[in-house]
Amino acid sequence: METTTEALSADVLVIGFGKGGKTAAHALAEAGRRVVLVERSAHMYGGTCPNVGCVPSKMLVHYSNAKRLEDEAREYFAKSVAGVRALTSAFRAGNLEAMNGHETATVITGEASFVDEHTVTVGAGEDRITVTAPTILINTGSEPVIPAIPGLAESSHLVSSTDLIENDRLPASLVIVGGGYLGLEFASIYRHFGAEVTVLEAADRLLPREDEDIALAATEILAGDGIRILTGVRVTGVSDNEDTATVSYEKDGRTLTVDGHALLPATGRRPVTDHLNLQAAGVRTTARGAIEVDEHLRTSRPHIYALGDVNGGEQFTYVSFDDARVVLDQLLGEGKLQRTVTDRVAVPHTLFITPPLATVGLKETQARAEGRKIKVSREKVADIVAMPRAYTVEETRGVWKFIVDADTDLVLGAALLTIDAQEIINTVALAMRHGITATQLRDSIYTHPSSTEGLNEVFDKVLPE
Ligand SMILES: Cc1cc2nc3c(=O)[nH]c(=O)nc-3n(C[C@H](O)[C@H](O)[C@H](O)COP(=O)(O)OP(=O)(O)OC[C@H]3O[C@@H](n4cnc5c(N)ncnc54)[C@H](O)[C@@H]3O)c2cc1C
Ligand SMILES: NC(=O)c1ccc[n+]([C@@H]2O[C@H](COP(=O)([O-])OP(=O)(O)OC[C@H]3O[C@@H](n4cnc5c(N)ncnc54)[C@H](O)[C@@H]3O)[C@@H](O)[C@H]2O)c1
Repeated sequence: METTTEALSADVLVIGFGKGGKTAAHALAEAGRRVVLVERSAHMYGGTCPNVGCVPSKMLVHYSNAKRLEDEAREYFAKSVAGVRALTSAFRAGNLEAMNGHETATVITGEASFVDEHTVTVGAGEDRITVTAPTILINTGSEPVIPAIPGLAESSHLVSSTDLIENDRLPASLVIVGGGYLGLEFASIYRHFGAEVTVLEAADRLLPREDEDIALAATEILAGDGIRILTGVRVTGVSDNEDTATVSYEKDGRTLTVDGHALLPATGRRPVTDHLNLQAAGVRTTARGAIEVDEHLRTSRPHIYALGDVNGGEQFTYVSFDDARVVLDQLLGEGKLQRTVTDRVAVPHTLFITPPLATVGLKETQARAEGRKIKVSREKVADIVAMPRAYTVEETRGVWKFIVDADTDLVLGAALLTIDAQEIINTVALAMRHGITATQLRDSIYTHPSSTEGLNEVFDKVLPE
C-alpha cells in the first residue's frame, strides 16, 4: 500500500503543549518565527495543569469546601465534576484557539518521535507527518509512577488522579498510597466531599521535609477532618474483592489491611520520554529518566532544549513557566542578560489542603543545622489579632511561622498553614528576593480585612529560645 508523508519545516518545533512549551511557542510566534507545536492528545491542549492537574484539582478543592451538610454527597460530587469539565473544556479550547491565532504557528495533534536530531515524525502510516527544525523544545511533562506493589497494577480499583478528576461517581472510600502533594490534596478534597479516606505514607511522619511543628499542625487538621493517616507503613500487596480492594501493609512489625472502593497511588511522577526515541537525536537522559540539561536548559544536543517536568527539575507549573523564560533568553534575547535556572531565589510552594500550607526558603531545622543565628516567630492563626479575616470566613485553623536572620533581619524562610497562604507567601517570597527585612514587612500598610495584614503582628511573636 502506498503511503504519503507530509513534510513540514519550521524555525522552532515544540513537542508537548505544556506550560513551558506553549509560553515559549507564543513568544516565538509573536516574534515572527515559524513554530510547529505537536501535542499527542486532543484532550490535552494547554497541558496537564489546565486539563487534569492544578486547575481541576483546585476547583474540586473549592467545590468540596463549599459543600453544605444538606447536599447529598454523590449528587453534589457529580455536579462538581460537571462544573470542572465545563471549565477545563473552555480552557482547552482557549489554549488551542490562542495558539492557532498566530499566523506563523501550526498545531499538530499526534505523538512525536525523533528520527534524527532535527526531525520528528508524528503519527503513523498514511497520516504520518515529518517536521524538521533547527531548534527543538521538548516539553512532554510527567506521568504517575505506579509503585511495584504486588496486585496494585492489576487491581480493577486502581485509579489515577486524572480518573478521579474526570469520573463523576464519588467513591464511598478511597485509599491513597503516598502522602505527598498529590496524596494529601486528594485526601482533603475527597474527605470534604464525603468519602472515607485513608492515607498510607512510607515516611515516619507526613511532610518530612517540613519542620516537625508545622507537619504536626497540618496532620492534626487533616486527621481532625476525619482522614485516617497511617505513617511509617510498608504497603505489601493489593487483592481485589467484588466492590473494593484490600490493601495489606506492615506497620510496627504487624501486618494489617484496609479496604477501599478506589485506590490511588500518589508516590511521585516521572518524566515522559518513552515514545520520543531520544537516542535517534542523541539526547541523553539521567539515571532517573529525566532529560539531562545545563543551566540554560540545553540538552546534550545544544539546539534541543527541555522544559518543565521532563527535565527533572521541580514539578510545578510556575517552574515550567520560568523554564520558558530561560529558553526564550537563549532564542530571542540577543545581547540581553540571559537567565539561568540557577538564578532562582525563594521559590515558594503551596500544598492545597484546607487551609493550605505554603512554604518558602529555609526551615528552622535547616537554619539551625547551618549554624545560623536566627529568630523564630510563630503564632496560631486563631490568635493573630491583626487578621480578623480568618474569623470573617470561619477558617481560624493553622499557624504562621517565620525564620528571620537575627543579625540582618532578613527573612530566611516561612511556613504558613492558613487561609490565603498561597497569596501571602508570594509577598513574603518577593520580600526575600529583594532584601526587604522582617521589620519592613511588619511595618508596611496592608488592606483590611486581609490575611496579609497578619504580617503586621507575627514578626513580634518570637518563640522563646
Ligand atoms: C493532579 C495534579 C495537581 C497539580 N497541582 C499543581 C498545582 O496546584 N500547582 C502547580 O504548580 N503544579 C501542580 N501540579 C504539577 C503541574 O501540573 C506540572 O508540574 C506541570 O503541569 C508540568 O507542566 P509541563 O510544562 O512540564 O508539561 P505538561 O503540562 O505536563 O504538558 C506536557 C504535554 O506533552 C504531551 N506529550 C507527551 N509526550 C508527547 C509526545 N511524544 N508527543 C507530543 N506530545 C506529547 C502531553 O500530552 C502533555 O499535554 C499538579 C499535577 C497534578 C497531576
Ligand atoms: N499544589 C501543588 O503544587 C501540587 C499538587 C499536586 C502535585 N504537584 C506536583 O506533582 C508531584 C507529584 O506528586 P506526588 O504527591 O505524587 O509526589 P510527592 O513526591 O510529592 O510525594 C510522594 C509521597 O509518596 C511517599 N511514598 C513513596 N513511595 C511510597 C510507597 N511505596 N508507599 C507509601 N508511600 C510512598 C513519599 O514518601 C512521599 O511522601 C509533586 O512533587 C509536585 O511537584 C504539585
